[in-house]
Amino acid sequence: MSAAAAAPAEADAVLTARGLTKAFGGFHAVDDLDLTIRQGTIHALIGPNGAGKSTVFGLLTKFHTPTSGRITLAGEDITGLKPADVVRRRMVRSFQISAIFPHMSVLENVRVSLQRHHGLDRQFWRPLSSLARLDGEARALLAQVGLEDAADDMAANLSYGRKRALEIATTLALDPRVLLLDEPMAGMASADVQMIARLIAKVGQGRTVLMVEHNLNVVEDLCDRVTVLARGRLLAEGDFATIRADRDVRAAYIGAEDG
Ligand SMILES: Nc1ncnc2c1ncn2[C@@H]1O[C@H](COP(=O)(O)OP(=O)(O)OP(=O)(O)O)[C@@H](O)[C@H]1O
Repeated sequence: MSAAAAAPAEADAVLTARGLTKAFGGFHAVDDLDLTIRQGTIHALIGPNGAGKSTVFGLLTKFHTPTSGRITLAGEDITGLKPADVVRRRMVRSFQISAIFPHMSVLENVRVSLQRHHGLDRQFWRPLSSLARLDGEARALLAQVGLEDAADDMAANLSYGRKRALEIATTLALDPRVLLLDEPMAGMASADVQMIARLIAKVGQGRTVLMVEHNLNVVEDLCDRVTVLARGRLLAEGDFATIRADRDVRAAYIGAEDG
């Protein structure tokens, strides 16, 4: 557990939400939520099914328009921005394996992401030297996620865990300072869970990570701070030990299991 697990301070907040609310019709999926994500932490957003976690991600990345409330990124109010504006400000959400082009090579997948990051996807004509430079960058990213040996393989042929690693590499290609991971362990066998957890710890260095995660062992091992949502509202916040001991959190999870 790092020193960053201590009480939140606005001074080193990189991402904040204040009074964040999203109503679908009369139903409040997210209800008056305050959230402070501190620079350099790995922060988990947990809660029972339907708690509003995905909706919070959609709001932070501007895929949903808030009904009310404000969001800041590195001190800038981003509430009115569009999703692409948020990516340009280097807050990037990983879209899981569905974001991979299965019939491209592993290297080409990362290169496409790099082209987007460098604005080269909008240029019809490109000097060969720029493509060669991208290949170098792409190979370096593949090395970071342990896929350097698979550069020329078709993405479709990777194992499930390695597809997730590739997807993380395509996200890193956008040079995120804040990385949002939506259930990175979903569908993983336990060996792959270990591999991806190590990878998140590694790529989290020097970045801020906010992750929705159902696997509480992973949250305990990986995350400096945990926010618990229930029925769209903040239920508890703190380090994992604090959260685990919280009676309201236990009741929410047990209630959800019973329900
Ligand atoms: N577009 C929508 N229209 C209506 N209701 C929605 C919409 N999106 C989400 N909801 C509702 O908002 C609530 C919160 O959903 P959300 O997907 O954010 O929860 P979650 O915590 O991510 O759940 P899970 O862990 O099951 O993925 C749910 O009751 C869901 O049915």
